[in-house]
Amino acid sequence: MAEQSNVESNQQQVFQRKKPAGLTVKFDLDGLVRACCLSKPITYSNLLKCIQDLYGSRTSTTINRIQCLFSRDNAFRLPIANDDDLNNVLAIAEANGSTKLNFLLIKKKIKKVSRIMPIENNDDSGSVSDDGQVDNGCESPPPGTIAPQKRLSKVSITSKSTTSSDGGIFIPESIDDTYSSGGSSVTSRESSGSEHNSRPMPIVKRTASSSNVSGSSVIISSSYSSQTSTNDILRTQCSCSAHVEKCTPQTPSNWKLGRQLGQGAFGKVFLCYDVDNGSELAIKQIPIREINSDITREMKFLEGEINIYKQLDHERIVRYHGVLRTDDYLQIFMEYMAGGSVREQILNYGALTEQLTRKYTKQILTGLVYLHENRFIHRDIKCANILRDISGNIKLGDFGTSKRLIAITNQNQPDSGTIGTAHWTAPEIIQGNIFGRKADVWSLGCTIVEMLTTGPPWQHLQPIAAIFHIVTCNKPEYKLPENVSKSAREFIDTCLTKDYYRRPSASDLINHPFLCDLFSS
Ligand SMILES: Nc1ncnc2c1ncn2[C@@H]1O[C@H](COP(=O)(O)OP(=O)(O)OP(=O)(O)O)[C@@H](O)[C@H]1O
Repeated sequence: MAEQSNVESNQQQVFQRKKPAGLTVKFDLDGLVRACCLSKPITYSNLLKCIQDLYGSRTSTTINRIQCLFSRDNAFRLPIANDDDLNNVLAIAEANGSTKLNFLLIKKKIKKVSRIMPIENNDDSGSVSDDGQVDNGCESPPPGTIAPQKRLSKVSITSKSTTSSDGGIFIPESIDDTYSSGGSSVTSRESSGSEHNSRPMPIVKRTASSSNVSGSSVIISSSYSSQTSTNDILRTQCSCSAHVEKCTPQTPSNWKLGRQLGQGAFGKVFLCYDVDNGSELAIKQIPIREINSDITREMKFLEGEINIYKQLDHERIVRYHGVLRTDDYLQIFMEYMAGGSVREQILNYGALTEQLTRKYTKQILTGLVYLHENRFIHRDIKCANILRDISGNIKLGDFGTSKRLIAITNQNQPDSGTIGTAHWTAPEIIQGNIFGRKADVWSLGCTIVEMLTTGPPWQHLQPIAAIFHIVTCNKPEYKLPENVSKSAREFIDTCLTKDYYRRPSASDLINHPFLCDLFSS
């Protein structure tokens, strides 16, 4: 109750600070974009009326959900179903100083998908076994069955499908430290022969054929010369192009589905047994319930991107092994992490000790430094995405896919028992003004709080209220156990520096006293 009134009084304060006369609202219904200006007071029924005026009176029967889009890449979506929801997003918009809001109008789902659209430049060479297995159309094939082989496509890493939907504009690191990430992660840097040799990044506009990874050519339209893509940097880890083929994991072509390992917001994760080489992988199956041109495009991007992520090879990164599409599923193959997630560890055994938190933090940071040096942003650091091996070490999983999966599955917040990402999101992402790697550092701070207390800052709040507080409060709210050391507190505080430019980078933090002194108190 007290929390609720706290939220309301914060909202009132924001309303008192700024009172713009009206609000420009932009709607997107299946790619048909229309806008109007709403004057105050803005109510849910006004919003619905505006939608009807713009798209016709019959829209109310076809629209299933309204989502408000936040962050520069619109990856953050809040459901709007009544006046309270609308008031919350209006409060966040005002706190951001914004007089515009973007809404996605989601149509009612089409019940049956009968056909999937083929991918261009399909390259199935050497990977699909035609053993006559037929997709039985089941939602999830029973454990122990041979996986369906009736696939429309296996995306080759030579496909053209890695273009960013926004055109892939990358901003020089030296200017503002921001650049694109998971979803459009390929960028250009000077060819150095060493993955650790960091140079200022050029502005690169990716072309449709910019990510020819397995072949010898990398085509990037750039205003700078002598530059290669991230793929090239990653390729330098292998001594020659032939070796690249060897060290890049292949999507299994003959495999059996094992037991379910877990469930996330987008689908279920199963064990996967590769019949040909006897290895075990994890497979995330994302049901495709609806197909339209946007979803098809997002799937193509995701497939291309995962084929690039496959080349990220680091002891602290869960390796992607490829992606396959069937009529009913998008299936992502990953390295199997037998220990499950740190989230499950916390749920099973309670908050972690400071010593274990320190060890995990160092390992997470090592993985982040690698990703950031290779111009990738994880975007979704939280305990649910930190996976454990059986020796008690961890790796970063699930990087780069969240934005695409949200678009593909048309979801806003997870609806299947998971706890979402709102509480871990950096303020600049919600405000939509900067999109850089230090967002991962903020999320790391939230993740450390989660490890030590079982939940992130603002854990007692609903996601929408948490977002509001992240944006409007100077400091996140959390309470650490009393015995947590000063260096740990300082480390968390530093990660949770609200000002993006004052927040340290992952590599700045690697020598922080919290991580150096294993036995500090
Ligand atoms: N590579 C893996 N190896 C072993 N288990 C895994 C692997 N990836 C996921 N899991 C298990 O499946 C569960 C669900 O994972 P998934 O990535 O779908 O969702 P999540 O990370 O929990 O939540 P969200 O969907 O919000 O990211 C995890 O909690 C974990 O137990």
